[in-house]
Amino acid sequence: MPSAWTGPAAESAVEPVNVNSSASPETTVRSSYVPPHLRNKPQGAVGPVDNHSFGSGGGGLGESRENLGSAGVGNSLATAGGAWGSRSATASGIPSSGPGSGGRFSAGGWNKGGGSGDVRSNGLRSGSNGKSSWGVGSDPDPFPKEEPRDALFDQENTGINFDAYEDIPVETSGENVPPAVSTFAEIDLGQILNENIRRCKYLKPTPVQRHAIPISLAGRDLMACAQTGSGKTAAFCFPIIAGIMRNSPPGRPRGGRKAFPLALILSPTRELSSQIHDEAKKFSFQTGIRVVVAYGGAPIQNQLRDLERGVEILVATPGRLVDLLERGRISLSSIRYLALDEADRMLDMGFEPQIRKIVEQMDMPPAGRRQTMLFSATFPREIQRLASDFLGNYIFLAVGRVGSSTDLIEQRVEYVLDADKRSMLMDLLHAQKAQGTSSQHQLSLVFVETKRGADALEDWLCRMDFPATSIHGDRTQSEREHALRSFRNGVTPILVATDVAARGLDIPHVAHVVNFDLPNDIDDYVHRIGRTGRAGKTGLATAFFNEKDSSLARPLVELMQEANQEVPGWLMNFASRANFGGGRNRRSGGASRFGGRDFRKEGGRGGGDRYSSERYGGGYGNAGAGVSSAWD
Ligand SMILES: Nc1ncnc2c1ncn2[C@@H]1O[C@H](COP(=O)(O)OP(=O)(O)OP(=O)(O)O)[C@@H](O)[C@H]1O
Repeated sequence: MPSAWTGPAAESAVEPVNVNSSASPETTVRSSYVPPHLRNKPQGAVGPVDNHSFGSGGGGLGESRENLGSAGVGNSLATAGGAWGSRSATASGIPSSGPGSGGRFSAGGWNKGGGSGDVRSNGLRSGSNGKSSWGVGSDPDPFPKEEPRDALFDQENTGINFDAYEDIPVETSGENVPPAVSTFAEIDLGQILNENIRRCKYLKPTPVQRHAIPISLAGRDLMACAQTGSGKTAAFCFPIIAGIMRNSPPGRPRGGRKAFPLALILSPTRELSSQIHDEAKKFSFQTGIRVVVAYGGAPIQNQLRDLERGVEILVATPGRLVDLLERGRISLSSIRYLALDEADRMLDMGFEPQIRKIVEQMDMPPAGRRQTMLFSATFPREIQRLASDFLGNYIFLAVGRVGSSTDLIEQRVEYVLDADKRSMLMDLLHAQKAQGTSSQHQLSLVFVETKRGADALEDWLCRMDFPATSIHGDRTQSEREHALRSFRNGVTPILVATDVAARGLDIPHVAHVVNFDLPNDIDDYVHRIGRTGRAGKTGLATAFFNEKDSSLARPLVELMQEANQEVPGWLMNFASRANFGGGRNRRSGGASRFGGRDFRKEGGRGGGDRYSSERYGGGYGNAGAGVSSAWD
């Protein structure tokens, strides 16, 4: 049975194919073949020359760019067989809509992937005497079944290279900063939460957790900037859960038509809200705390019923939350904890009005009478300034270098003309496949700029027998969920995505992120590559760069240098030629190298610059110009 890797696509590794373009016929002898993406290299280009043998494919991605939208995600933990093993391809396994399908490959034959996100309704021993005042024991078990729990969490959390985090620079600023901790045992999180942390196989806190948890437990407001994949979700969930457990108010309204959550966690996409919901349910298992999620694209009646059963922690996207507030089904008057994940995205130009409405114009207690926590991997200075409106006397925490997961992600940049991008991608996917083993699925996430571009590339990959699917903002929620599930469990180990998948998604085994089209904004690049190299694991990110990306050259070079990456000479040339007079990618630090430092400390150029020799930060100047809301 032909496999994707031994069928036509693989054959092209020996005999170049001419796909959708006018690939020249001289590409028949492997040893003398000059791959198309190298033929037009600019003078001075010194990128590595591979002995590729693919014909070129048409680019054809000229549509309007897609802004960050929303997407529903099934977040079941999945097990999968060999994603790169033999398979039987079918182009009709999954129903499609629009020009590209929601997934072209059926599970049959490709691998034995299958989500295992079912919940158990019993079977865990309780966290003993840490019983909450409103009762425990009825929560469904959020930990996946099938495998013994320890084995499953070993699978996800072994191999975490915590040593990689040991010498990550960390800086805090603000008054009376509570000291960091080294172990979970040093923090008074309560017995049940500690037991759930053990169940999650979190052996010790990540750097952001070491600092952020004691700060939040001390009741302080916090603006935290820490690398992608470094455990920020737990960093804000643990103090919220511990705080509610400690101070649960007796007689809190429950069971009526109006819900009175104690904590609100806002995130920009459905998929991220869904993921945070799943995580928060694990952390609060058997605490008696109810975690409810509300986002658009899902039936509101179900969410209303869920809210009526009571809610302590509400995870929501802003659009659906405003809807629920306007229907009078939620009151924010009891909110004691407000967390904004991907806070810079939440407060950028397109989305800030909704956040202001929720935080300032409804019945939420003001700053000072609630605790506010803002988290992101990137924090441009102007967004910090905006965000300070929502905070009391807060602490600023910066962990790690600018935005990325430091050296854990190997970043490569290739000079590739648009017309050659497909053949280059094919090379990379074959290389990826060659490195994988049949027992281990290696996922590749390919970012493109437009929805039509995503459709077109998925379509082409499928025609070339690559097991690909795609996700973007024009897909229905069920299509998105299906695509992500299929990617997560390795049935279609290649996902073509727009920026809907750029932030927050925590998908194990994403080995390679390809920026087929580079984003306009270096912050978006940081978040995109952060889908690999998570939780101390290593990853690879490859970007296709050409003249159209010139404005990104300089911040990209700076980012790569700060992460100890090898920067190609031709990219340095682009960077030195780039007009950098205040365009979109001007770093918010201005003359300073570090845009993510506490803007309160910046008293002018060079003045009192205690950060000047530090390496971390986490943001470049861009407030999301041109972003329009695609929220739920
Ligand atoms: N202390 C810990 N020990 C082991 N694994 C952890 C720990 N904390 C978090 N993780 C795991 O690390 C992964 C990344 O965590 P998380 O998704 O919270 O990262 P993040 O910082 O929010 O990333 P992003 O910026 O991309 O949203 C998750 O799979 C999570 O379960």
